[in-house]
Amino acid sequence: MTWGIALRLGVLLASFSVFAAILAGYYTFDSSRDRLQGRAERALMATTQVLARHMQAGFGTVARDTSFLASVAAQEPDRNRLAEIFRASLAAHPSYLQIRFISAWDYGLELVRIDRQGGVPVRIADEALQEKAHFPFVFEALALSAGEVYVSEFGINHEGSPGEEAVPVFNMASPVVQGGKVQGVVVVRVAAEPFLRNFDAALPTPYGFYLSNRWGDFLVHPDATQTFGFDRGQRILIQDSFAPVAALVEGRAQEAVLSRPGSDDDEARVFSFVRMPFGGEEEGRFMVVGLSQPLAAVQGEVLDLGRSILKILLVLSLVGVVLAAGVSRVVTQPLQAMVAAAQAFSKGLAHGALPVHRKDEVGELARSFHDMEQQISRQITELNASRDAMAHLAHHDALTGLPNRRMFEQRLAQALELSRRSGRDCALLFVDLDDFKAINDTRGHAVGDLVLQAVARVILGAVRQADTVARLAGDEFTVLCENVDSEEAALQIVAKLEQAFAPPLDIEGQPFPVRASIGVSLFPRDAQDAHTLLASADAAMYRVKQSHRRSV
Ligand SMILES: Nc1nc2c(ncn2[C@@H]2O[C@H](COP(=O)(O)OP(=O)(O)OP(=O)(O)O)[C@@H](O)[C@H]2O)c(=O)[nH]1
Repeated sequence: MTWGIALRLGVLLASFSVFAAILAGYYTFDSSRDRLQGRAERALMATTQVLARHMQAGFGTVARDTSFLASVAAQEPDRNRLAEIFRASLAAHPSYLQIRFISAWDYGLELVRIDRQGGVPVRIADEALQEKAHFPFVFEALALSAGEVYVSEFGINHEGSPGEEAVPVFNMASPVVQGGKVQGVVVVRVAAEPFLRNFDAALPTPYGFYLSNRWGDFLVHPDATQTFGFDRGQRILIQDSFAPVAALVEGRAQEAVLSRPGSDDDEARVFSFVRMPFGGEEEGRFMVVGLSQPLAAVQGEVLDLGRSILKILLVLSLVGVVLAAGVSRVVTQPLQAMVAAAQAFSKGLAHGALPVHRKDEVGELARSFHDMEQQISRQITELNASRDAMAHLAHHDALTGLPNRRMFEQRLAQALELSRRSGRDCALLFVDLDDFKAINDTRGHAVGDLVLQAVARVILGAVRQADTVARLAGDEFTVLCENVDSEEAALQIVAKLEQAFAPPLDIEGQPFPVRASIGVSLFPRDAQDAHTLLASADAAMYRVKQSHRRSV
C-alpha cells in the first residue's frame, strides 16, 4: 500500500480528532470523577451526621423515660404499683434490660427491680434485692437535681445475677426527689445491641457501622471481635485503625473522611466519622460514630460516567474518522484530478477539465499545469517540425529538393531487390551537364544554382512520376526507372530526356542553352549490384560526353 497524500492526510486528521476526543473525554472524566467522588464522600458524611443525630435523639428518649420514671417513683409511694409501671415500661421497650428504683440509703439498696428474663419482664423478689451504692450510676445520679439524667459509658454487664448473660449495656439514671430531698435513683439498663440496631438497621448492607467511646475503644465494629477489647484487658482503639480519627478523639476535629484501598480480605472503602456529644452538655463527653461504604458504590456513578464518556468518545472518534476521510477527499480530489491529467498528458491522451477556476493554491497549481501543458505542446510541435525538416534534409538536396545520394542509394538497393524477385529489369540513367563549370565561372555561382534547379525540373518533367530523380553531386543527376523490360525501352527514356534538354532553359526569363550527357545501364544485364550499375551508367555517360566533345 502506498501512503498517498489522501491517506496520510486522512490518517493525520483522524488521529488528531481521535486524540482530541480522548483528551476531552479524559479531562471531563477526571474533573467529573473528582466532583462525583467528593459529592459521594459528602453524602456519606451527611448520612453519618444524620445517624449521629438519630442516636442522640435515641439517647434523649431513654433519658426522658428515665427522668419520667424517676418523677413517677417520687410520686408513687406504693412499690407494687411502681413495679407495675416499671414492668409496663420494660414491656414497651425491647432494648430495656432492667429498671430499678435504688434507695439513697441502706448502701443503695434496690427497692424495686424489674429484669427481663427470657424476654419477659420479671419482678425480683425483695429478698434477692442488692446494695448498689458503689456503682457510678448510683452515686453520680444522687448528686443530680430532679429531672437531670446521668448516662454511663458503654460496658459489658458483669453486675448481673447468676445466669444473666454478659452483654454490652449502658445505664441511665435520674434522681428521685421528694420534698426537695433525694430519696434514691431510678436506673434504666439498656442493652446496647437492640438499642443501636434501631439506627443501623435502616442502613443498606454495604454500609459498615462503627462506634467508639471517648477514649477510642470500639463499641461497634463490623468485626465483632474488635469490640469491647478493654473488657478483655486489651485496647482496640479506633484511632489506631483510622489514624485521622485521632483528631476527633483528641478534640481537634469534629469529622473526618478517608478512603482505604482494597486488600485480599476487603474491597476498597471510604469512611466517614463524626464526633457525637454524649451525656450532659457540661461533661463534654462524646462518642465517635462512623460509617463506611465500598468505594465501588461511591464510584458507581463515576463508572457510569466513564462508560457514558467512553460511548461518546467512540461516537466522536467515529465521526472524526468519517470527517477526516471526507476532508482529505475534498482536499486531495483536485490534486488527484491533476495527477490523472499529468499521467494522461504524458501518454498523449486527452484528460478531463482541471480546477483552473479555483481561487486557492490548487487553482494556481492547475493554471500553472495548464500553461506548462500548452507550452510543452507548442514545443513538441516545433520539435516535430524541425525533426521532419532535418529528416528531409538528411535525404534530400537542399538546392533542388531532389533525393540526395544517400536516399538514392537506398531506393536503388530496394529497386534492385524488387527486380531480383520480380524478374523485371531496371534502368539507371546518369545525367551530367557539359561544361557547367564554365557557367559558374562566366555567369556566377547564383546563375549556376538557377541552372541546376531548372535542370532538375526538366528531368522531372521528362520522366514518369514513379521514376526516382536524384542529384548525386554538383551537376550529376541520376534517374532510376523500374520495370523497364528492354534495352529499347531504356533508350526511349534516354531519347526523351535528350529531347527535353534540346530547347534552352529559361533562366530569369532569358533563354539559356545547356547540354547534358546521358549514360544508361541496365540491371541485371550490365551489373549485378548497385555500385557497379552506377559505375556502368557513369562510364556510359562519360563515353557520351567524349563524343560530344569530339563533335564540338
Ligand atoms: N553553381 C553551382 N555550382 C556547383 C554546385 N556543385 C558543384 N558545382 C560546380 O560544378 C562544376 C562541376 O565541374 P565539372 O565536374 O568539371 O563539370 P563540367 O564543368 O560540366 O565538366 P564536364 O562535366 O567535364 O563537362 C564545378 O565547377 C563545381 O564547382 C552547385 O551546387 N552550384
